[in-house]
Amino acid sequence: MELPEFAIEAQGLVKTYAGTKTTPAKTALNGIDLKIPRGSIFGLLGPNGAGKSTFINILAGTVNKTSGTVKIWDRDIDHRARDARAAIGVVGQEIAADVFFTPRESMETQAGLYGVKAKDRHTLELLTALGLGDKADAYVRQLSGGMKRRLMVAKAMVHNPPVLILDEPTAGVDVELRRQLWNYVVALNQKGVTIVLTTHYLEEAQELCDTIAIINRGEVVACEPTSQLLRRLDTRTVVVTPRAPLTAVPDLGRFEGKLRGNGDLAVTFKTGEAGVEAVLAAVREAGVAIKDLATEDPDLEDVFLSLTYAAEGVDPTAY
Ligand SMILES: Nc1ncnc2c1ncn2[C@@H]1O[C@H](COP(=O)(O)OP(=O)(O)OP(=O)(O)O)[C@@H](O)[C@H]1O
Repeated sequence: MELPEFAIEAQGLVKTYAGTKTTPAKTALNGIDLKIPRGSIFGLLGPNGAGKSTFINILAGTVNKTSGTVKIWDRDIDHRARDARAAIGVVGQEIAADVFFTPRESMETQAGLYGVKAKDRHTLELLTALGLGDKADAYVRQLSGGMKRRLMVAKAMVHNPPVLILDEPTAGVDVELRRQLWNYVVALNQKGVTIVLTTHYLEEAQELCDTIAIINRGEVVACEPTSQLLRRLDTRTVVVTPRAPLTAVPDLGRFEGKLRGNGDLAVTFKTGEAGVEAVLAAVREAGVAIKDLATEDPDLEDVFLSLTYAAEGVDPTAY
């Protein structure tokens, strides 16, 4: 069987939530085009309210799109809804656990819902992979929040889908458990499962995801390999603390300086075009006596801010 090039393809995807008597209609997705390569760990980033959950809920089938097309594993969600849904496992944002079941029962029920035959079920294997093997027969209400979340991941995998979608999976999960969860996700990916996740932990996205899309106000503002996204900001910033407070930004010739709130002078330059030495020379030449200095490298947070604010026409350094 030929495998699709893209695990998920969305084209011109629009979602407008209907208004009520007191609230106006809200366009949460405003024409999203996204191609998620098969085999990737794909990060969906964006500020609160950007539309990430709406996108995921459309894939999961819990929200109806307004227009546009979506294919999951090459199956159109309008024309082959059942097949499309069979290709994904979705772990939602809310902890949804049935407190009257044990994890084993909960998994078996889920497998039943997906029509997985008894001989094809791997309940204990999945629970063990998520560190819940010894809790298989405990009541779900006795599990910690982190355990419940891992149970949700195990449940999402009962039908062995080729695509696993995680909406803010580590919100409220402590560092140790987060690591465990990611180890499992990476291991799944190495077995060929495409992973799509939304996260607010930008560092985590940077570390885990090979491709990142940034959504802001229902639009994709960037979608590229993580390394390329980081290269977009091939900049460094030299932060100079002057001996005497500056009242205005000095003329630094080809460099542009900005005054920070604490009186430091920050000079950002392209690493391909200049070096720290050249910046310092310009600062000295401008008559600024240097008391202290530091350098800052950009991280995804900077890329994220500059792209999302650029889309709004706001200078990110103004914040
Ligand atoms: N059922 C709904 N009815 C009306 N508006 C909604 C509904 N669900 C979401 N919205 C609005 O749509 C926009 C996008 O919401 P969405 O939850 O998709 O964003 P998000 O990027 O997932 O945010 P978060 O990171 O906070 O989860 C927001 O303005 C939100 O208020």
